[in-house]
Amino acid sequence: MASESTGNDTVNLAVIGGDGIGPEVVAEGIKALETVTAGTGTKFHTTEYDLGARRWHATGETLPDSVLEELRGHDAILLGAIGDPTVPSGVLERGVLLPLRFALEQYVNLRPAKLYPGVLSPLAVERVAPDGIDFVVVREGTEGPYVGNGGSLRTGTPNEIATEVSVNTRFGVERVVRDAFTRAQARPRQHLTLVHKHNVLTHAGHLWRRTVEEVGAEFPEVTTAYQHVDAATIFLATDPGRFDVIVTDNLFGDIITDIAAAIVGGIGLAASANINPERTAPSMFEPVHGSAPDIAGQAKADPTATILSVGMLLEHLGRHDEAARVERAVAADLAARGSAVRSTPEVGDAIASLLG
Ligand SMILES: NC(=O)C1=CN([C@@H]2O[C@H](COP(=O)(O)OP(=O)(O)OC[C@H]3O[C@@H](n4cnc5c(N)ncnc54)[C@H](O)[C@@H]3O)[C@@H](O)[C@H]2O)C=CC1
Ligand SMILES: CC(C)CC(=O)C(=O)O
Ligand SMILES: [Mg+2]
Repeated sequence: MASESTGNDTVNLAVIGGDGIGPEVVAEGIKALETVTAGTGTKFHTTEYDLGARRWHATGETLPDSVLEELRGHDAILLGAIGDPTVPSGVLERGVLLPLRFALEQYVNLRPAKLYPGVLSPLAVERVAPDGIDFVVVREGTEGPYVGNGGSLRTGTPNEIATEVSVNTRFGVERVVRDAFTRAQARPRQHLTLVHKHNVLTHAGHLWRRTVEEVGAEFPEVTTAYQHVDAATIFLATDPGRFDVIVTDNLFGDIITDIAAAIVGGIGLAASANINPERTAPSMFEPVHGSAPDIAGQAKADPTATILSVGMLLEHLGRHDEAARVERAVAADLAARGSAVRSTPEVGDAIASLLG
């Protein structure tokens, strides 16, 4: 399953547009995919899955087992976003998005943060990162406080108690830490920062710290650093050049990757991959952003993050040349953007024309 696909073959891609701007940006991602792979002899066979608010309203279903099993049969998944204000908060996020990441063992949530030439950062970049901003967050994707371990006692009373327990297993922490070290070793700067809060979250934090120390012994070339997550937010805004690879848990990774997106030009540019490194199930590629209900249906969403996520998908499938072409086309479009306001399809068309 999910093996590398090159040559005259078929890649089976599951497409989940999802909610809000999800289908709008995914359409542009598919446009880029079809353009960059045209004439290569590989057919990208796409199957759309209706998951999200529409399905829930119509059937009460979130992620039926039968759909999950069908998704397992694909080489990769392209996702827009899940979550809608007409559905109680958490129903779709906990019922569709997280079960996909968990069930498909997508424990490496990879989120690059790269400032492309011509993109305006809110930071004075030449001062805070003279060599530019180029780091990657390896966010644990299957554990932490997102597993749903908790509950509410005396709900709705003045004595209500709610718990949300963060689950961190040695197995889960070690596998993502090893992945992060492997990525750091392959990068020129060979530097890894653990971000946590081990001064307060001592049980989980010490497990993460010990694991980084122990796994780090296998990677003597990689230098390591540690930041508490609150201080990490300072340095993301004042000295992002210090970061190369960041490894962190599911919640901290969620938060700091929105900051990371902001400093490299905005959430509309931030790509991500939910990777199952052992390829026992398909990996899933999606923008970092959500369904953006405030701009949904207005063709205002920037599809660049989704197109860059398609680049990550191609890279994962071993299609390095096409992945590099996608990134180059995005970089060329970003460099030429200026201040003109373009619609979602206009941005998608412009990037596709640079790929053709
Ligand atoms: N992976 C996923 O499916 C995610 C789902 N969500 C869900 O999405 C819904 C909305 O969440 P929010 O907290 O509002 O986060 P959001 O990321 O959807 O939006 C935050 C802000 O960024 C803007 N934005 C997002 N994507 C953009 C794009 N491509 N181009 C231009 N502007 C963009 C939005 O208009 C909004 O002002 C919620 O239901 C949330 O649970 C949130 C994050 C990730
Ligand atoms: C709904 C959340 C679990 C998704 C999110 O914000 C993210 O993965 O970045
Ligand atoms: Mg998020």
